[in-house]
Amino acid sequence: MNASQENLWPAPFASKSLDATVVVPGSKSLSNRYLILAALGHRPVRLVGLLRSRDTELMMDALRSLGVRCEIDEQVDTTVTVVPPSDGRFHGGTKVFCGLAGTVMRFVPGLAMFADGPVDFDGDEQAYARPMKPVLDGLEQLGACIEYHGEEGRLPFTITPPQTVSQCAETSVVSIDSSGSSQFISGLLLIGSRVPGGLELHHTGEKTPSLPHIRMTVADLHGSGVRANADEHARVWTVQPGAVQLPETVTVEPDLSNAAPFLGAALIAGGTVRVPHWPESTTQPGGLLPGYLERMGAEINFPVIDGVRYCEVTGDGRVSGLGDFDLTAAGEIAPSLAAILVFADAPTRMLGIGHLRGHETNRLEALVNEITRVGGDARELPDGLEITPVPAMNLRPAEMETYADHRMATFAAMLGLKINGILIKNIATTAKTLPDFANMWTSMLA
Ligand SMILES: O=C(O)C1=C[C@@H](OP(=O)(O)O)[C@@H](O)[C@H](O)C1
Ligand SMILES: C=C(OP(=O)(O)O)C(=O)O
Repeated sequence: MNASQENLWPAPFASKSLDATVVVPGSKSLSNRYLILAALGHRPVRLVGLLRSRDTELMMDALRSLGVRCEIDEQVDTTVTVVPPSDGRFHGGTKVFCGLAGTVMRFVPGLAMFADGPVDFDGDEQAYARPMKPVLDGLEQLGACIEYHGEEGRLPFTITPPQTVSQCAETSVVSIDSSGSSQFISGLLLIGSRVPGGLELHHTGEKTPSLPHIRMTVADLHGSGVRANADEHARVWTVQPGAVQLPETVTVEPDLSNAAPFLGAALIAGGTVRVPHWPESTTQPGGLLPGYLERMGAEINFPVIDGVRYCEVTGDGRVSGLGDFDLTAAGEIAPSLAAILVFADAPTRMLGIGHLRGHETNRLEALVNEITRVGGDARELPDGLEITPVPAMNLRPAEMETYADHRMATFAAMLGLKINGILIKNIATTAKTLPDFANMWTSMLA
């Protein structure tokens, strides 16, 4: 059998330094938040530049089954108009399929609180391993009834909403441990203003991963006219009761985390890669990426050409190891940074990312497996990953596993820039957030 019959994608090798501009589609995190917030409103909202990928299709299908219309523009398929149910009540007696999407499995259950009957939730079998309990405990504290059909605290489950969501004017106080994922907090905050009396959410855990993603949720609530407040030090978030309404048209920023493999390629292969429409300020954790790449030795510029702001990353093929490197804020980009650090001049311990064991796959274990597979040196730490560079001559090509994880696939492609002959299993798994990845990657190298 040849490579294509075995569903193996030959990762292109970088035989010369790069000079490329890569247009990255809309942010997954912003797209799926805007879809939820638009569904909670009372007037239609037009979303421009929406990501069209497996995770956003799953979100739109979930909303449709709850009675929300998501109308795709016939000319531009990244423009989508969301029309909430006319009486604001979601349809119950329905099923939601979450695939492997954290934003669907942790954000849509909140909507089921306001459905007119029970809602069944299921997902990919691999999603059964992802933690769900804190967000569902939170909904239970608000009066929902959760019935687990498999293991307690995991998919699949049914949410039966309270007959009437408590009408008392007192604020509902909810306590959960969100150290396993920031999405538990975000999922509850998104519906907080629909809770009569509002929501006071306490996070009881010691650590708060992906704080920028929680700040993104709060900022998007503000952008929907909701009064929300964060006391991050005390780990308490409050949302005032009131209407949710995004503006008539909302434009989605490019996905800065999905820019990471491309911009990181400039460090690995040398040369320059630019991503246009880089926002001046952003709530995306990917906004931290240029600073991280600079610490690894890249030159970073933000030129404005014909009114468009670019992030431009230039590398000379050398990568600085970072020693102890706290990545609590942006664990999502750990696989991309790990690929760069395999080629560094000194070890790096990426810390604060123990919760990556509950991502699409156990990413810490997967990264150790795949770095070891090509002859590199990595080991799991209780709260992260240590990567120790090895001489380039020790690195060898291999058939890389991707674990149905889009970021493990792009990680393997990054290694392939400098390890000639890497074959990647199931590159199509990048469809979770970047369906055109293989073409984009090949064009970057052309
Ligand atoms: O809220 C979001 O949009 C996300 C939050 C983060 O989740 P964790 O806090 O579980 O890492 C991130 O990794 C994920 O890709 C998207
Ligand atoms: C962790 C991720 O996704 P999810 O939204 O499914 O949690 C990710 O995209 O890196």
